[in-house]
Amino acid sequence: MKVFKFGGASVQDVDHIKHVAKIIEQCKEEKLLIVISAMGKTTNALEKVAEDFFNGRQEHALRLFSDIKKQHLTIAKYLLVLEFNDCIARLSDLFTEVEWLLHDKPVREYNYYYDQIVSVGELLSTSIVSSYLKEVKIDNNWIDVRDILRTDNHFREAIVDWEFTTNAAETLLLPLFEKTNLILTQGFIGSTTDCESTTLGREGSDFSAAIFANIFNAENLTIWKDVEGVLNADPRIFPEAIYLEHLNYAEVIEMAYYGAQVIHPKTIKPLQNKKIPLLVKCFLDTGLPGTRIDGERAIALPPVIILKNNQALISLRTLDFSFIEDEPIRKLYNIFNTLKIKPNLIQTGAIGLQISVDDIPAKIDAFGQKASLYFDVQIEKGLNLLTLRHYNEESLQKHLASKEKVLMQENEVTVQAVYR
Ligand SMILES: Nc1ncnc2c1ncn2[C@@H]1O[C@H](COP(=O)(O)OP(=O)(O)O)[C@@H](O)[C@H]1O
Ligand SMILES: N[C@@H](CC(=O)OP(=O)(O)O)C(=O)O
Repeated sequence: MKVFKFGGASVQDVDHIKHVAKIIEQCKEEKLLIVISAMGKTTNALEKVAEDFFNGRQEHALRLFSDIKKQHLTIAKYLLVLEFNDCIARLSDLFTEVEWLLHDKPVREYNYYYDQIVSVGELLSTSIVSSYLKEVKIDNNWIDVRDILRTDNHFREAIVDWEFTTNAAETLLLPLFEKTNLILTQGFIGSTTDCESTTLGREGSDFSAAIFANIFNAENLTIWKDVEGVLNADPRIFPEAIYLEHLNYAEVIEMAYYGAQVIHPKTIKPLQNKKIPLLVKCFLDTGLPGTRIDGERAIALPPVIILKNNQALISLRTLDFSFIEDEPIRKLYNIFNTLKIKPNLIQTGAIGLQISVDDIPAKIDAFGQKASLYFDVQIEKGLNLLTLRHYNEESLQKHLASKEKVLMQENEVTVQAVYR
């Protein structure tokens, strides 16, 4: 069995969905589990609906949601004839669920509402793709992943309950493969024991696909992208980026951890644990070999460049001049854990330390308040964090020499610099 994952970019409009169907058609003799994300930028649009709803702008939230409805209905109209009515019935049920919620007043925390609203994106996209596959006579079974993928109730960053999910996948999904070769389901979303929708963190569909690949010991997982494969940098920022034919799991997990947006950081572990190869293939040209990621040693790599903008540099100094040892570090990590802040770079000194983190204003404000009980806190915003792996003199010169650096760290393989 194989697992395919199509991201939002691959199902963004009518033509792209037709193209997805062509790719699936070529593989329809094999058992395939297909994981799909919300169309194009739907998740961003749904985030705005959630924000408006929670902040009391109900009318505006409903208007924005109505635009999302229209986009999906238009795509369904262009794609479907015979399957149109069934599909519209399913979409309408999903729309109604969200609209009911939007007519209420928020009484729970923001992250709960975020997940109830944002999760509909994947349910809508998979409903349309499933109907279109049926329309072109590709038999498939649409599954609501919330019946299978169980999580805790950490809304927006839910943690997967592997035991429940494995059991549900084996008992509910596997038997379906006796009737059809294709099962189609949603990435990114899951549900709690109380049947509340959850999400796994932005861009989490890659992780969903890896979870199923792990559970079913898949032959491989293919993530279809709008690029040739994995490149040594984001081609939108570095147009001279080079295509990489092969990478090992360790390299990709490092790249993703440092912020390369090509694969979700949690994707690799479930694959590495079962030695399942990950193929990143070009959606637009299926003849291209793509990038293979596995446990084999990688050949020498060119410098890999990862740029993260919008960094806040937090400088802390103990109030009583005590050393940065057990107690202050423990306090600091407690605050990080409570606020779910992930430090991107830390440098310690005798009585102070500097930390570069993603600038999410609500989190930074809360951090400042909590940390100022123990530390003198200074925060500088609007910075960039550049990571260079497998660096050489030329890449250091090219990417960092002219930058106004405020913090820099270096080891044999990696250089990281925060600059203005
Ligand atoms: N190292 C990299 N290699 C390839 N693509 C990258 C890399 N870093 C960032 N990207 C960007 O990731 C984009 C694909 O990701 P995304 O738009 O999230 O796709 P999807 O919606 O399919 O998940 C590419 O178009 C490319 O610009
Ligand atoms: N739709 C979700 C999940 C996801 O993984 O999307 P994509 O595969 O398009 O990155 C998001 O945008 O975060």
